[in-house]
Amino acid sequence: MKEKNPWHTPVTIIITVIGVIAIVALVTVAVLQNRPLAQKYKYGIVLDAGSSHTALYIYEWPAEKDNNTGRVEQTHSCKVKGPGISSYASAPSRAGESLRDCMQEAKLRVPGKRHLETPLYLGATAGMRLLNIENSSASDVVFHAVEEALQKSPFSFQGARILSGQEEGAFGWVTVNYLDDRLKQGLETTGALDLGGASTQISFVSDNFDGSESPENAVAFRLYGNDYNLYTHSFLCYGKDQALRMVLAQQTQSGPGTILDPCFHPGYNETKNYSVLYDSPCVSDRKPQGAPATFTHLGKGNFSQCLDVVKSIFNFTYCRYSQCSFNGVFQPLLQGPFGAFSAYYFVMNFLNLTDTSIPLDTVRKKLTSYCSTPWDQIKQQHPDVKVKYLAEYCFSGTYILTLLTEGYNFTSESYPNIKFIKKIKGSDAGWTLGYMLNLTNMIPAEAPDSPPLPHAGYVSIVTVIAILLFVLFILSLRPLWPRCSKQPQII
Ligand SMILES: O=P(O)(O)OP(=O)(O)OP(=O)(O)OC[C@H]1O[C@@H](n2cnc3c(O)ncnc32)[C@H](O)[C@@H]1O
Ligand SMILES: [Ca+2]
Repeated sequence: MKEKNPWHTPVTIIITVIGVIAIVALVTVAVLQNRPLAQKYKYGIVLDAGSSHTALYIYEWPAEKDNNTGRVEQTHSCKVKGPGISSYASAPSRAGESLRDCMQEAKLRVPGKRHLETPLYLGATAGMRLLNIENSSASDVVFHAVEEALQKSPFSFQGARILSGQEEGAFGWVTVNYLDDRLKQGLETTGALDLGGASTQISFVSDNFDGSESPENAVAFRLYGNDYNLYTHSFLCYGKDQALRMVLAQQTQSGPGTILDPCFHPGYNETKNYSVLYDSPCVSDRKPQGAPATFTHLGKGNFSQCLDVVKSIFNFTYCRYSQCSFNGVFQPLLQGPFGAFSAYYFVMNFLNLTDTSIPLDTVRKKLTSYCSTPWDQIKQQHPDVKVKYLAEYCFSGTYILTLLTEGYNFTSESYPNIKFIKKIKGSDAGWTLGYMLNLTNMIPAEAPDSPPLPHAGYVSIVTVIAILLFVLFILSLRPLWPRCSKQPQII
């Protein structure tokens, strides 16, 4: 007679089937319950109301990971047509209207069902700081007009305000280091150099700076469990447009009818208005008395003379601290890598000078040759570049070099630590992202707890444990197993 296999008894078959079903059910529940959900995003909008123009930035991050770092990205940017809002002091309603097209774009880019919960911020920088100094009621009226326009948007408008220079510098630093993932990982940070139209900022962490020597330059942060003592300073009037005004003011002190400017190309010839040139608190107190209405601005194209006149807008003679950058402003020893953005990038990129391994002497030689190139030839070579920018690159390049080396004390050794950048991982370098991260509390002071296991690890462990339990269960039923059918034979 054929012997019956003990595993083929009804009891063991039922146990096995139930066991397999239980394992499959357990693993399925584990997988489904912990499956990464289809991504839903949240949005935030920041309007950067700069001195030269306004730009709108849309940021997006996974909805369920608000404060879990490194995930906020810029999805869209829109450049507002026309000048910065501070230029609308005499026609404020147009400041509000100017934002319409970009706000319309934002409505299309942010999913409709998220509109109501999407925060919208407007931050103004040095253009409005200057207007506020010059005529505070005019700046109030401009703010009122833009607020009125933004309140009509479907987004959750959180207000319009002027950022302090300190905030502008510090948030630029946060942006750069957040995008580089340096904060979360507690890595050495990157300094931030921002050159705007009306002000310029320098921000970095230096070991020999604790804020005690110059508290007004100190910003303390605790981010992801790390403490940072940031040094930051904003130089009002040292953005490239206001610096150019100061350089022109330097050359028109006596109210001449013509100036021969070494920072403009030979053959450059424009008639400019004295009252327009001096219409800024950066130069208004120097307006020459009895000057004619206009002056003829002629180019001479001489880099070394341009350096001299640019240097003359900096004061290097007094310093009541252990060390200074310029104008008596404290600055600790430069430390670490630096990211230089906005006009630093626009200008150095145009001049093919973003490679900082090029020795400073070569940079000077290139500028010497560029500045001396006739204006006609420059225009011919760059028919697509805005003439205003084109006319000013010689000045701007000279100014940047002077600001970095004479102003901030970068040397041949430390100059290669600077990287001229526009974007980091698809997001623009600038203060806006840092500003939004701060206002939405998206960077926690302490390091967030991360799940102990990744999803795949979790599923594998649940599966293995389930199988082990099943085997253990089967083994525990051993006493019930049918006896071996092979009986000892009795002879
Ligand atoms: O920070 P503030 O001082 O308020 O000014 P802003 O925010 O308007 O300043 P930007 O960084 O946008 O621009 C800095 C300067 O660079 C100029 N600029 C913008 N695009 C440029 C380009 O392609 N080439 C040269 N200059 C450019 C612009 O007109 C400003 O004078
Ligand atoms: Ca700016």
